Amino acid sequence: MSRLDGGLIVSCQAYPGEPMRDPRTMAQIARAAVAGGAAGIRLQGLDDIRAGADLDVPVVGLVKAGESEVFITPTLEHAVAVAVAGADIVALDGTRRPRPDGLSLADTIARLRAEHDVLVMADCGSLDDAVAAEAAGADLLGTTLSGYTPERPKTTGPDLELIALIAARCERPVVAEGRIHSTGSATAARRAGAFAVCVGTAITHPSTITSWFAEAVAGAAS
Ligand SMILES: CC(=O)N[C@H](C=O)[C@@H](O)[C@H](O)[C@H](O)COP(=O)(O)O
Repeated sequence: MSRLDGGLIVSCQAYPGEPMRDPRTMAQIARAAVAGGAAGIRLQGLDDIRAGADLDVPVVGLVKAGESEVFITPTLEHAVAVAVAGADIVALDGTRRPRPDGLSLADTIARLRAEHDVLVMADCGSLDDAVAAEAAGADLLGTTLSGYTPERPKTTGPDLELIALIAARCERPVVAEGRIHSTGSATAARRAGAFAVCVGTAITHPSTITSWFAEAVAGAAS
C-alpha cells in the first residue's frame, strides 16, 4: 500500500468490441504507463490481470461482469478469481446495494481474505458507501462510482467534494477515481485529500481522447 502513497494509478481498460481489447495490448500500455511514472496499474479482466503479472508496481484488478447494477467484481467468486489471477489489490463494488450472490460486503471481504493475501479497494459512490465499506474491512476507498449511482451528481471533473468528505470522515485512504481528465484535476484531487489518484480514460482510451480533440478542431470553425 505504501507504494501507492501520493502516486498515480493508471487504469488500462478497453471495452467490449473495441480495437484495443486484447490483454497483450493492455499489458503494453500498462508498461508504458509505468515507464511514465505510474505507481500502480488498474486492470480489468482475468486475462489482462494475468498479462500484467510481470509489472513491477502493484496491480489493482477487477472484473466487470453480469447484468446487475452491481457490476465491478460483483461476487465473492469474481473477487477470488481476481486474486488468483495475480492482482495485489482486488477492486470491488463498494456500494450498499445488494450483491448478486447475496453476500454482504463484509462477508465478501472476510472470505476473500481468509484464503488470499490481497488488499481490497472498495469502489464507492457516496460518503455513506465509504463509511460502510470501511466498516466492512476495505483497505482503500475509491470514488470510482460517484456519479454512476443515484447518490451523487455526475460532476464534469472528479467529485472533489466527495474526496474531501471521505478523507475527513474515514481512516482508510481515499483513491480519487473517475473523470480526472487533466493534470490540474489530478492535482486538485490530491489536494482534496486523496492518498492516490487513478486516471483511466484521459491516459489510456485513445478513442475518447481523440473525440475530445476532434470536437475541438471541428468547433474551431464556428
Ligand atoms: C464507472 C466505471 O465503470 N468505472 C470503471 C472502473 O474500473 C472504468 O470504466 C473507468 O475507466 C475507471 O474508473 C477510471 O475512470 P476514468 O476513465 O473516468 O478516468
